[in-house]
Amino acid sequence: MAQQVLFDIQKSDKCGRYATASKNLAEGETIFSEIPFAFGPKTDSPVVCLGCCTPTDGSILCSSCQWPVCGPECEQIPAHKQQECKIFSKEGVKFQSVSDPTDICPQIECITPLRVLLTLETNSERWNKEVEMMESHSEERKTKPVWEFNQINVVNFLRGPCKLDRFDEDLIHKVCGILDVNAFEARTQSGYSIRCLYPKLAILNHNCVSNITHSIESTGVGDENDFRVNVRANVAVKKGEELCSSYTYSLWPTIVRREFLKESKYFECCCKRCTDPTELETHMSSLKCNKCDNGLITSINPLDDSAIWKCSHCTFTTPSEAVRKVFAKIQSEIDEVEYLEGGQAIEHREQLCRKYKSVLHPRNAYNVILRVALSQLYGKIDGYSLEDLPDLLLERKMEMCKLVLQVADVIEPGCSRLRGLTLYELHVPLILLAKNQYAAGEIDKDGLRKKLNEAIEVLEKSVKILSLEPPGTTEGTLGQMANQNLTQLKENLEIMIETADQY
Ligand SMILES: C[S@@+](CC[C@H](N)C(=O)[O-])C[C@H]1O[C@@H](n2cnc3c(N)ncnc32)[C@H](O)[C@@H]1O
Repeated sequence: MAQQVLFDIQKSDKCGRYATASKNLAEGETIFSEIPFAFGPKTDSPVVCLGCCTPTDGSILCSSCQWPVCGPECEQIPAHKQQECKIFSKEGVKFQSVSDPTDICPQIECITPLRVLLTLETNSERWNKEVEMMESHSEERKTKPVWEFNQINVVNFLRGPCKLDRFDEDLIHKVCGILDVNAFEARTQSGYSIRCLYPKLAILNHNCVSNITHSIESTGVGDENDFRVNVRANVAVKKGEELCSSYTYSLWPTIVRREFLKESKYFECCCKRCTDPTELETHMSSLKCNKCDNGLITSINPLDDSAIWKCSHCTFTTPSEAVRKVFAKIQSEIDEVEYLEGGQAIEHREQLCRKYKSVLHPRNAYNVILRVALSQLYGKIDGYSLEDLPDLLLERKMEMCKLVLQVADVIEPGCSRLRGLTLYELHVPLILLAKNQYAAGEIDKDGLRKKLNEAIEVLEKSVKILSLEPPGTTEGTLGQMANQNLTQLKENLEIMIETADQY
């Protein structure tokens, strides 16, 4: 059955094509779903299997084309077998072994553009209707190092050794641009990151507070539904309102988001969140002033990257460059703790929270990033399992979830994954603290019932959001588990209260 189209395509001189809702959309309503025009390794990729895109050391090669794969099964994956494998085999273009396979491998750079070009030929109707007009920013890119990089690694390689001179240079550069400007990141079943080109999803312009969520599901077998994307409304959207996605990490502060958008998507974001020095009262960019009491340092004009930052209470000012350096330093310290395991994953993040307590507003972006991670780690790590957590740490987990939700309600409102996951994390300490408070005689059975009902309400909200996620994804699986927890909690509520004295 043909899909109902729930958006209209509009055009503006400033932003090109954009999408508006063609009817009132309810929170959580599916807007459309589509399969990628092409998918494959991201730019700057290390050596990966050309079947499943998992990083490999390049020692196992496809028996037909002699390019890296994981083994015979991956050779057969259509994205590889029916595309670059045919070209490389026909022209005898072999993969050159590399000394460090974890390093960026320029030979992989041509794969995804080549898949787009080959799909252009096998599905010219879709190319003409949906892809050909996509934004590539070729003119701006001509002046950047990326142009020369692509000239060598993609254009010359495809037109030379691969003998694909039926694709002219401009077209190949345009395809590279279309991918860089429009492709979305997806995860393979083994968790590796790839890029997918979704022509409908890419019509949506960017806003730092998006009103849609997209979920991508991998079947893992390379069939025609692999990496299908589902796009739904996060919040209720009125007919005629613009539908916007977010091209950046929504938890970054304004100066970092705008720089990323300018560098990689070639536009200056002027959305409401970027325009407001307080980031819609979240204070995700705000710093504490150490020269006075209670002063907050914010940019005097966030749309001007070089504008000074000024204290709200005293005369202190600092250049934007200094703030950028502080943010970059904190980000690099967060990156360092990213891969820690066990108790260290919690302890090092807590150290960072303490280190920057006097510098960052409590809801500054980096505090929120640390708290999102901590709210999910407490209760799941040896030494910090739920049974091990004293009330003090249960309360900390609860407070962190509440802080993240306060921010998420503004920057990722409605049924966003961030809200769904954080509400799930919140219900756990709510239940455990209620039980402990009853055991300590701080609340009676009515108080216990009230608190457990609050936890049920929180879990219900989480289930409502996470059940919108495709079943094969991590969030979808969590949604199913949350739903089972909810059913059990509701069924056992009265027994839990009756037997509370035995805890
Ligand atoms: C994924 S495309 C979006 C669709 C695009 N407008 C088109 O006509 O194909 C991304 C490009 O759209 C433009 N764009 C998207 N969001 C924008 C925004 N908030 N302000 C200005 N330009 C924007 C930029 O040129 C950006 O590189």
